[in-house]
Amino acid sequence: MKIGIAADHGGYELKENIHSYLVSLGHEVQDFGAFELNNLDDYPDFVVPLARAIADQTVERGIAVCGSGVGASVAANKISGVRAALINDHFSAHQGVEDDDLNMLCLGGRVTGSMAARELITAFLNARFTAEERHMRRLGKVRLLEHENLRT
Ligand SMILES: O=P(O)(O)OC[C@H]1O[C@@H](O)[C@H](O)[C@@H]1O
Repeated sequence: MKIGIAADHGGYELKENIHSYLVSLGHEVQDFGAFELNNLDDYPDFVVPLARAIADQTVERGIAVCGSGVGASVAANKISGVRAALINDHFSAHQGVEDDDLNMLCLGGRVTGSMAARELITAFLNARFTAEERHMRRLGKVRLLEHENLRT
């Protein structure tokens, strides 16, 4: 799978660890930065380019890390076609994909350790959207909101 990753300073160290893990699993990884630790950098500068790549389908899934994962998910969800969530538990890591077609996993570099992050990532990447009718219906309503936002 082609996977994009991004982080600010709060997630930089975990992103580097995740990068190695994804490569070891045989995935193709596109890193959207940060490429060095700079405590003054801003998560939208890295997370939004990753989100745009997901929306453009140049990467299949994304993993974004900031200090808590909150800022990353807030920024990513501004991009139409991106369904990002801060995930801290195994159930949500796969159920978010199966039911809600989650395409960006957000993690907190100051919250989640590297081994726990790897387990969450494995659950996220192994999961597939079920496309059951009720989920399609709900996502259709979400997509209408994206179109509404384009008009404003
Ligand atoms: O290092 P500082 O700037 O205090 O905090 C940055 C973090 O605070 C939140 O916006 C994000 O989680 C970001 O990673």
